[in-house]
Amino acid sequence: MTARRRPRWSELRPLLQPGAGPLGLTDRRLARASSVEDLRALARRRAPRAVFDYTDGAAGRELALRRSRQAYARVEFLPRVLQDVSSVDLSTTILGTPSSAPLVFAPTGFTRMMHTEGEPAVARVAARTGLPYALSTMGTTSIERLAAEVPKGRRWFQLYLWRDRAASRDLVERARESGYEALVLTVDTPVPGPRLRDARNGLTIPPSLTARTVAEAVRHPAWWVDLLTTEPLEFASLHRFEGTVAELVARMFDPSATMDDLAWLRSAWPGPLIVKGVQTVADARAVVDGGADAIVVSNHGGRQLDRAPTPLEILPEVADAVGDRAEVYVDGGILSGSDVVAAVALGARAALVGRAYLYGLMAGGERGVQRAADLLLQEAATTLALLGVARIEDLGRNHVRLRPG
Ligand SMILES: Cc1cc2nc3c(=O)[nH]c(=O)nc-3n(C[C@H](O)[C@H](O)[C@H](O)COP(=O)(O)O)c2cc1C
Ligand SMILES: CC(C)CC(=O)C(=O)O
Repeated sequence: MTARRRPRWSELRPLLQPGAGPLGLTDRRLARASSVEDLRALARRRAPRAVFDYTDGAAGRELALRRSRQAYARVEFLPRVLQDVSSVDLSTTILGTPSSAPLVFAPTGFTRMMHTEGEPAVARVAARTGLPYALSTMGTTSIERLAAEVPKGRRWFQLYLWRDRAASRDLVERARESGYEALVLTVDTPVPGPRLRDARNGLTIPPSLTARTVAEAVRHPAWWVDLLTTEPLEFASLHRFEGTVAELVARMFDPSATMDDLAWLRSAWPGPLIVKGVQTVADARAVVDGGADAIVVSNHGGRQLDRAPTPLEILPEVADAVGDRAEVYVDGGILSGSDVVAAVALGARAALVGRAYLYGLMAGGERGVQRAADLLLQEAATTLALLGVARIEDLGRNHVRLRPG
């Protein structure tokens, strides 16, 4: 007689979360979400406040985030009619490799805190949908585990430069050995951005048990059941850390990094190198001179320097300055497929999204991320058809104009 195996906590998860089954509440709610904003509302209900605010929030007075979003509202499309849009093609190339759409899943830290399915869930959706996914240095799934769990699809690795350069070199080496296609060096985080919501909420990594978090547990049981029934958070790169996000950045990140470090990385990484967080034309020129194959015009979703330049507004200038030597991507404030179309029309080869898929993840794990991706792609296709453009590759600045700010 074989001994009866005791169920593991993780196997009990579906029973403890009745909404998560195939016919469950979560699926019906996700199906009813008709925009990323609807997913955001679901995410807000499911996640504890500190986790939702970490994701949703930005630096200082959040002016940079608000402006990044408002810039998309200033874009007016100029549709052409009678253009045969019976079939619309969103496909393009990113770094010379085919992509189903000009869209990339941006690197985000602590993704398993939003939902324990975390990075592998996002990477699976990206692979299934034919889009690249960037694992963050601050990810909560290791470089090797992600590659093993999601071997298909395009995996990029995002690097923060540690004070400990040997540790950074080790990360680059591990990404290379695990078959990551591209390296994304983020350059807008020399010191922690002032995240006021995190400070007010007393957010720590991992979330600690305090009177406040226990009270939150009662109000958001699904999230806590999830957290308690999976393995502890693991880091893509850190061994162990406990403290606030600001403490972590201050302790680990290297504020003394210079263009010499870019030169070092260029020589250490044989594949495509993307520099993320470029915010001026001068820096775009400098990093492309330094060997970047692509740049992301980004203010980190408004999470670092408040009052930073608005990515969509500087995008055309940057694309004009370096677009013939490097691919130019943009991110910050993109919440719809129509935003993606606006970004491409204004000169981006691709747009990155962060919060858009994280809202889906918080709302319903992998299925929520899939819903976010589906919404973005459907909206982009509809926008293109209504613009009278059958192929996204034919989209240009002649299809948009900017309303006065
Ligand atoms: C919760 C969260 C965590 C993030 N973590 C990282 C990170 O670890 N590395 C990085 O380069 N960017 C990080 N970012 C910035 C994103 O890569 C991206 O630039 C930003 O989310 C784009 O703005 P959007 O969220 O409005 O789409 C993070 C963003 C969010 C919302
Ligand atoms: C540790 C962080 C700075 C992660 C990040 O990039 C973010 O929260 O925006």
